[in-house]
Amino acid sequence: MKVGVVTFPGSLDDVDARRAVRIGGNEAVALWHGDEDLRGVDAVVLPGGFSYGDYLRAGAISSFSPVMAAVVAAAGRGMPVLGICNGFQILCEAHLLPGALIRNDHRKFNCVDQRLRMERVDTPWTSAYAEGAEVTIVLKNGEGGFVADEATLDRLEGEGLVVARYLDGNPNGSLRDIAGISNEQGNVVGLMPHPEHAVEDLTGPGTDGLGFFTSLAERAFA
Ligand SMILES: NC(=O)CC[C@H](N)C(=O)O
Repeated sequence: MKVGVVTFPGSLDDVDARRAVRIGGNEAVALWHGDEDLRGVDAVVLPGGFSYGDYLRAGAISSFSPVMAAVVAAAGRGMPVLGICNGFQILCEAHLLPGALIRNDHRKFNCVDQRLRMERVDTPWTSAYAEGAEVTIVLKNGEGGFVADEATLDRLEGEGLVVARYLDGNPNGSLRDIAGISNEQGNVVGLMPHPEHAVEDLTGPGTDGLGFFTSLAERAFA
């Protein structure tokens, strides 16, 4: 698949995300926050970082970028969109996903190799995982606490929209240990940990993140 990775001012992990897209068997296309169209890509990754310096709220300003109008429209037509960390924050601010990411409950920036359980595996980003698979993926954020009202949390659980959940301790105060969620259709996924940093043995911690990128490629050749 042709996968666009958007660079916003302050993006940090766009180069790693493009590399992971390629290692996963896809073609990576660099998109810029000012782009008004998606240059014919089949899927989009919103990478991690500190877009617009996290001013106002993390992801809030980026959600008004020209490229996000195109991403919102394409997501509505079913295009796969993955938001990683700051990208997840942008997806929530753009209302492609419900809830919000707030400052970690312990108020510190956190960088750990995080255990997760994969729960929704029928999305274009997670189909390479077995349901219930336990994986280790890097987590690094200051505003990673997922919050939503009780009704929204119950809906996410009831409709099976929780994509991944924290195991072995909750690193940021996310309600119900939620690490990632999807929309109903499953094409839009937001994840606080960084699968693009877990795709090569050289850098560790293993290659458990690779499935997010091979899932797409397998779909392309299915
Ligand atoms: N790694 C990241 O993408 C950081 C996300 C975000 N800006 C935070 O600190 O919470």
